[in-house]
Amino acid sequence: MTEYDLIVIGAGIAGENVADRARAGGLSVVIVERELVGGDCSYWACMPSKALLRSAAALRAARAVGGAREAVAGELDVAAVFARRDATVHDWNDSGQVDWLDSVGIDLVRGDARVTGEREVTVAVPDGGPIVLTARHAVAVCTGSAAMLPDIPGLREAAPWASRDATSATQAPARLAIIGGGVVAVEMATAYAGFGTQVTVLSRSGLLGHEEPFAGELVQEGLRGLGATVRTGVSPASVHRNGQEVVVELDDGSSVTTEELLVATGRVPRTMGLGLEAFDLSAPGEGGGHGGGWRDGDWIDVDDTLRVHGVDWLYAVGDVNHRALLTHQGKYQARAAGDVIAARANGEEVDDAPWGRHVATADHRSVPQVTFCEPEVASVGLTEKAAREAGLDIRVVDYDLGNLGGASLHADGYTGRTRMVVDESRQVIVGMTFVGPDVAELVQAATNAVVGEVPLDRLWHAVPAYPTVSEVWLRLLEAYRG
Ligand SMILES: Cc1cc2nc3c(=O)[nH]c(=O)nc-3n(C[C@H](O)[C@H](O)[C@H](O)COP(=O)(O)OP(=O)(O)OC[C@H]3O[C@@H](n4cnc5c(N)ncnc54)[C@H](O)[C@@H]3O)c2cc1C
Ligand SMILES: NC(=O)c1ccc[n+]([C@@H]2O[C@H](COP(=O)([O-])OP(=O)(O)OC[C@H]3O[C@@H](n4cnc5c(N)ncnc54)[C@H](O)[C@@H]3O)[C@@H](O)[C@H]2O)c1
Repeated sequence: MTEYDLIVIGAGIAGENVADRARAGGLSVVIVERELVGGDCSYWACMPSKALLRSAAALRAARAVGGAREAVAGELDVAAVFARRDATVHDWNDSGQVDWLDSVGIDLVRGDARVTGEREVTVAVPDGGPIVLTARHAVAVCTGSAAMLPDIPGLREAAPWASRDATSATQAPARLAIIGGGVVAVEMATAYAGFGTQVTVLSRSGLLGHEEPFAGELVQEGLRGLGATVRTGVSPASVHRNGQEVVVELDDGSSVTTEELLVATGRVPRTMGLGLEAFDLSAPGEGGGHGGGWRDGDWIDVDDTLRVHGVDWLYAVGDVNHRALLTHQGKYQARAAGDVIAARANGEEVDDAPWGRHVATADHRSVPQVTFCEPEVASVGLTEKAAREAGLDIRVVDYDLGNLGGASLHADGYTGRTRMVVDESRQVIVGMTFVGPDVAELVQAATNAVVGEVPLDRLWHAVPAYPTVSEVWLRLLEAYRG
């Protein structure tokens, strides 16, 4: 069979979910994947990175509670952590996910896909001639993103680690330097410092620049507490390998010598070579969405139904559209895209008003994110800076989590901070940030408040149970009311 209603390129979380929703809407679907079904999140990103982080975090949590602390006598078993990571990624074997595709009736073609015409995709398969697939309705590009290697003299030749190397390593190096101060940098610094590796973070600015400033400051303290060195305000000028060592020369004249060097400086889209330059993918009315026309290797702009501007049969979902490079947002987009592709194919009504079933409205202002570093950072919506830049009339309320009875029970000497950003004109929360031990699970309540635009007067009646860390909601509202 080579003709389907929908062709999906890329079987990461975005591709799998687009395929699943379109199939549930009655469409025939084929998915093309050149590596592992499940994509980055399952094998090289979210899952292995969190498996590498979790054991040391659990140990730190136990050591932070008197009574439990005394019972924890041993050190982290690093080999066991790597073994648990291997189990988490199923030893990089995707047969479970392939079985799932089979069970729901989605066909899989393994190979490298290229868009060769309108609704036509040609797949170079590893063991045979190319397969030409045609789509009756749509093609969804879900090819994700890859690590970006900055143009630093000598960097490529020094064979640095990218995030995949850090999450798939089989042992911890004695020394690890990390270029970057973003999410991957702080998570991998936390993981490897937990293994006893001598970690040096080299960041050109403060850590976690997209979060409230206090988040980066607390994480810097947290990493130092784990024995890592954090150097901010420095940029690598050049890199060279000296046998088993890598030397990073910095722009302030100093240098760092390390065993492995991790580059964690952001992502590039996997669109190079996909054949999309044959179509006009520029956003309308902007003289080209990317400043003068779409070029091979660019991110792909889409509308809120995840459809590419001006190409009515082409969708781009997940990292590749650069709206929010996160698994949960990619899956959210995929639910909207799969449903709208089916609705359009079936001639059904499209619900594309803001917050409708067929749009990814939340991508714009209510994206939650948890960074699993030491301490954890969990946030949703706008920071104070972003809200001011958006022209909102805001009021900011901060609260020290350590003052809460629930926090003092949770861990001895609990240190953490929260910020609530309120849109004064509507009396609703537009942003919330939590930093502290185990704050990850607090963010969903904030997401509900932001997306639901729950008025603060009504939120007052959402009483947090005592003694939990969630009591911070009451404290913030009390501080707001004065
Ligand atoms: C180290 C790290 C940790 C992360 N941790 C988290 C986290 O904790 N939580 C979170 O929400 N997000 C996390 N992320 C981000 C998350 O991994 C991505 O947002 C998510 O994986 C993107 O999914 P996707 O389906 O868009 O792309 P991918 O998962 O990259 O899937 C794209 C697929 O397309 C395939 N493909 C590409 N081109 C072709 C082609 N031409 N033909 C055939 N197949 C092709 C690829 O092989 C790949 O399998 C992390 C990222 C990194 C790097
Ligand atoms: N827990 C999570 O949700 C999680 C975990 C890991 C990654 N991710 C996702 O993966 C994406 C990639 O993460 P990332 O950390 O690679 O990117 P990032 O955008 O978070 O951070 C990039 C960092 O590299 C620095 N940088 C960029 N170019 C540089 C250069 N030329 N020289 C020196 N420094 C430079 C930036 O200043 C920044 O500190 C993120 O967008 C994030 O959403 C999410």
